[in-house]
Amino acid sequence: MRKVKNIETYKSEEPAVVTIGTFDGVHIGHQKIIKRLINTGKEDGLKSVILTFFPHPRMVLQKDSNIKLINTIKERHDILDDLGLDYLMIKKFTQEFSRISAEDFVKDILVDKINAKKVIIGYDHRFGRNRNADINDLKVFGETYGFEVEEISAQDINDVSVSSTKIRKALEAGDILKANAFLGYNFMISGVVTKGKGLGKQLNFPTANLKIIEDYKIIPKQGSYIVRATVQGKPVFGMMNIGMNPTVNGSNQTIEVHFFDFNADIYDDTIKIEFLHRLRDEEKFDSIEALTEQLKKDKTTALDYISKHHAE
Ligand SMILES: Cc1cc2nc3c(=O)[nH]c(=O)nc-3n(C[C@H](O)[C@H](O)[C@H](O)COP(=O)(O)O)c2cc1C
Ligand SMILES: Nc1ncnc2c1ncn2[C@@H]1O[C@H](COP(=O)(O)OP(=O)(O)O)[C@@H](O)[C@H]1O
Repeated sequence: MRKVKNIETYKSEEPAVVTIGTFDGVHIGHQKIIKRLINTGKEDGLKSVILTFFPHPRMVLQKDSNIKLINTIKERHDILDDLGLDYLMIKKFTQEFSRISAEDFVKDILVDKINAKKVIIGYDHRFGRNRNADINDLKVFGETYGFEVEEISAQDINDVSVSSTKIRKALEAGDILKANAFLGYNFMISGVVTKGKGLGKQLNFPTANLKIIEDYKIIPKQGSYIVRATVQGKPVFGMMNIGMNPTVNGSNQTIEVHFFDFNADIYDDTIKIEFLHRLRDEEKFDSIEALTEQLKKDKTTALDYISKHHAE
């Protein structure tokens, strides 16, 4: 898959089939549309293209909305790449861009830059300044500028009763199983391993502290989770805690993972953690010993779950 970050200076010679959207999560509903896009491309000899906007329009137009996204732009890129898309075009979303008319958007971007011959779009898609154009307007523009419009019907969309909002709510409630079922893959977070207080090793539970760079990334509900990752090229399972570490009177939220059967210094590594299951809420224990006892129990619960659900 090719990524085009600077659409301003881009011009495609190859005819394309395009869909437009944020696709946050790239969930099973999105995947259905993307597969249709890719198949149409193959059948009609067109490059499959997703035109997406970044930052998210709501980050730009309602600066205080504090929107959290299921995927970082990098994660979204990797998932789309795996699906077999030809091009991911990222249009920088700005105040200025939000004011361009629907027709200028169609002509300048869809036609002149992307060379669209077909546009696949949801029946309720709206676009252009104040979102004032709809699919019927797009069909009229198609006649003028020489592209076809294929509509994704309400039924097609409602058949998959999944939405990015439902997934965000499930994550905020700690319901990983529901989020993963809607996503069609395991929810993940990526970050850099940083130094903590060095207490983990003393407890015999070293924990890699994860720092997440993207402030817009959604973090699931605080608590403990069973996780999986690839660390230094090796698949590993582990248990993660997201919380305030009340037992040691912590003052900031930390995200920490203890990996099973693993022993290496991974400071400064970037790791991607997949969530498999929620273990429990975070608790304040009376002593470090009581916390360690609980961690031992968590490990037993996690290993039992892993052997039942993820046996090799
Ligand atoms: C699976 C898991 C569950 C945890 N649960 C709790 C908890 O319920 N309460 C708590 O205060 N700390 C909990 N911790 C966090 C420990 O307090 C933390 O790992 C310890 O303070 C080490 O911190 P350090 O990495 O800064 O040395 C948990 C850690 C892990 C890996
Ligand atoms: N099984 C393991 N799981 C997680 N980290 C480990 C493991 N074994 C070694 N480490 C290393 O130890 C560090 C965590 O040790 P810890 O004493 O908790 O220190 P810190 O407080 O700096 O996180 C990790 O960042 C990693 O580099």
